[in-house]
Amino acid sequence: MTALSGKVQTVLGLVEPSQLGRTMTHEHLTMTFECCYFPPAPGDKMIAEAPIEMKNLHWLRQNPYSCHENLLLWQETDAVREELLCYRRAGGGTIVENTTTGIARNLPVLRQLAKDTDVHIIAGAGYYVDVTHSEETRKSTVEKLTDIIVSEVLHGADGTDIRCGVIGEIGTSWPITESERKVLRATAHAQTQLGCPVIIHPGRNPAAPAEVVRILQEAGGDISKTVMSHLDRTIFDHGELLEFAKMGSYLEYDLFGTEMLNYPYNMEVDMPSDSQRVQTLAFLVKEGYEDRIVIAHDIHTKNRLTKYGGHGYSHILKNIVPKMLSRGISQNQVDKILIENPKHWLTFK
Ligand SMILES: CC(=O)NCCS(=O)(=O)O
Repeated sequence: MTALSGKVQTVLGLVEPSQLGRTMTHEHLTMTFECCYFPPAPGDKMIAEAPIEMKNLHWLRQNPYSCHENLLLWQETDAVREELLCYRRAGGGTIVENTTTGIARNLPVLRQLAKDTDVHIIAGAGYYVDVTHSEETRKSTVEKLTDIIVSEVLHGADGTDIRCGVIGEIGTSWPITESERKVLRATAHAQTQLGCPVIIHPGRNPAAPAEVVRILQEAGGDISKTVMSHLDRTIFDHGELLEFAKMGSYLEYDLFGTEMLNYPYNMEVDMPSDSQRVQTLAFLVKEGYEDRIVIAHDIHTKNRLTKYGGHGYSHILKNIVPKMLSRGISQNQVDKILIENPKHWLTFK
């Protein structure tokens, strides 16, 4: 038990879990994704370097990581504020903002957005993937990393008094690097001390989620309070998905709104459509996992914002929920996915 027990920690302080309402469990409001820039095909260099405008939007949707400007979500705080107000009007209550060290977390901006919009915002502690780790992080012991993560939750992060309410997204690559293994162990140790929620970004391989869970388990982590993100681009075979589901984490489908033919980070992957994502949710519900599913859009590039012709933070509430209902997922089950499951996950033990 800690002073946080039974509460949820937002960037404006502690709140009662019942106050959260509909929750997107994996979004970004300000960040940079420059670490994952993917050079354009030689013939696409001109369009990739041109200013973002209407006639480029289809190309951008297909190649979001090949345009440097598109990776700078931190430049769009005014547009994000407008979109959060729309999210609130659409019935949204809370956003988990998963930006961690390495991709330009900005806690003062998150606090201001929460004040301006009345949306509860929960910030993430810890570290993104290995390519963003500093030399200092690489050299740190598990104990030192644990202390830093615990302090980000208990006292505030990045030299501010703004406290994180979740650990993650903790970034892992495939294969998982030594530095990432240390961060995972530190995450588990910090979770043991704090009784807090954890969220993981797995590497792009079907074996990655289970390998991460094993590392966390060995270090004493609480898998029942851990979200495995990005399953929509990671595990495709339904048998493998059920095997993974048995390990007990929350199962997150968080790329709603992303439709692209060629996924540059793993060309083996056929990125699902939103309809296919809903089919997978319906499958998991039928298999009895309605208490373990959470969903989001994981907006992390400019083209996903409505300002750039994207779907914005309200797409799930406006378009995906009706589709879920029309595909046999009941209103009670939708409410579990959007309200009850996030609430249980985010409440400190
Ligand atoms: C910010 C982030 O990590 N988004 C996930 C992008 S990925 O292509 O699904 O790995």
